[in-house]
Amino acid sequence: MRIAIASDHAATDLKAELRDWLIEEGHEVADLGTNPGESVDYPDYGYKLAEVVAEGTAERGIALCGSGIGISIAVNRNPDVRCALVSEPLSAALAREHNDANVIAMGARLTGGEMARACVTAFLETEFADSRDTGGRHRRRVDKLSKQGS
Ligand SMILES: O=C(CO)[C@H](O)[C@H](O)[C@H](O)COP(=O)(O)O
Repeated sequence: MRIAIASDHAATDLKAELRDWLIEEGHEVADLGTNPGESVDYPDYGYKLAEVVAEGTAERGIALCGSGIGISIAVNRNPDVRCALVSEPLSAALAREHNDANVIAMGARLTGGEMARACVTAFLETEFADSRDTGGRHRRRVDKLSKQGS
């Protein structure tokens, strides 16, 4: 899968860990920064990641900052992207199954590497429930999100 990953300065170590692991797993990973060494502003990286996912260059995105909160807010400013802030795999799976999330956000100061990998695995492996017999309710709700944002 084509995956974009971005972080502020608080999450460069977790970003590198997830990036290297995803490449080992056979994914195509675009690392949008930041690199270690300087304090940066999470909106700059959240907006860049959202743009890459919205235009389809990446199918999924992973957004990281200290808590995951700031960058998730930034990503969700883009109406074509649905970003879920997660800290355990069930939420990551539900974000896909019910919300068709195309980005997850996590906080490197709160979530360890092993838990972050479990979240990413659930995020990548779970399908949107639109493809099953749900009477279309999840699709209807997700479509309403797009309308409100545009
Ligand atoms: O946006 C955040 C909090 O909502 C992130 O955790 C940031 O990474 C954090 O604010 C950065 O803080 P710092 O003191 O500048 O390292």
